[in-house]
Amino acid sequence: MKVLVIGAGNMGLAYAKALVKSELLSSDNLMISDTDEEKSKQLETISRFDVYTDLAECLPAADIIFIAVKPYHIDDLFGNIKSKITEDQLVISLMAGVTIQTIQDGLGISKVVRAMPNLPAQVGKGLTSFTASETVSRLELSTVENLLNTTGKSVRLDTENDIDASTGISGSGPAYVFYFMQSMMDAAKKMGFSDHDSKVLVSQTFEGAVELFNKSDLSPQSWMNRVASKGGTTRAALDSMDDNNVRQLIEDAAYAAFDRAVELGK
Ligand SMILES: NC(=O)C1=CN([C@@H]2O[C@H](COP(=O)(O)OP(=O)(O)OC[C@H]3O[C@@H](n4cnc5c(N)ncnc54)[C@H](OP(=O)(O)O)[C@@H]3O)[C@@H](O)[C@H]2O)C=CC1
Ligand SMILES: O=C(O)[C@@H]1CCC=N1
Repeated sequence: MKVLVIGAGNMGLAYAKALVKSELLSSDNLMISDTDEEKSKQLETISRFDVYTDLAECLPAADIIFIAVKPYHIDDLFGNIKSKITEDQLVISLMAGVTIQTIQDGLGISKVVRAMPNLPAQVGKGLTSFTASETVSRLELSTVENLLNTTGKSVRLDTENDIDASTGISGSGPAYVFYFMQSMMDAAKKMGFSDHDSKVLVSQTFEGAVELFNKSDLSPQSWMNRVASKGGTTRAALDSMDDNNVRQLIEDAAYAAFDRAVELGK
């Protein structure tokens, strides 16, 4: 099986590296393509896989094609590859919002998996949700699942609306966590901590909290209650968040991402 990754950016490279690292695919069977010549030259020197700037040279050899370009690049990309891609090739799109129908129409093919990864894929802790067109066979789906799992975990969802919803939770979600981290680090620095100490205080707090959560059946709400003593410091902080409607604002933000994913598909 030969795999081609189109787009050597954050997500394309994360996938390419994970596929090769997993040994599910030898580096001889992984091709990567990017329009940026400078980036491609750099990649050639540091990576073990074949790098192409001209898709005509690598596309015909691929059984599975990951598309990891930005949604606004698809007109150019589809225009370039529509005449070269064939019915037996399977496309896995990592693009937010872009629907299966758009990809089928744009490329004149039928076998499409629409996936929504997230950035922790770069460290093997990603979460990729996916759904497929009816033309993708069970065997192909199982191969796809194995490929996606090289970057972490995957979840198969029933509908494309579910993929848009998961974009609002797990796809964009790492940025919400970083938002929280940045705010806590800014507060720490304002309190007089050095950059280094602010980072340690915040990162170890996140890591510890996530590990506690993962190693138990308790809900985050129950863990909050374990940290907060009656009349204590944590209660003061949580009351401040509740008074400022932070819970609702976070929900609104997740819905804003969901809505934007739906909008991108139109
Ligand atoms: N980043 C994230 O956390 C997540 C991203 N995604 C999705 O992944 C996709 C990629 O995002 P991301 O990796 O962040 O984007 P990047 O901009 O980092 O990477 C995209 C790469 O594709 C290149 N490119 C553009 N057009 C072509 C083309 N026709 N052929 C080959 N390469 C091309 C770009 O080159 P150039 O820079 O020269 O334009 C760039 O290097 C997006 O659709 C996004 O929705 C999904 C979930 C999470
Ligand atoms: O912001 C975006 O559009 C992409 C999709 C999810 C994360 N990044």
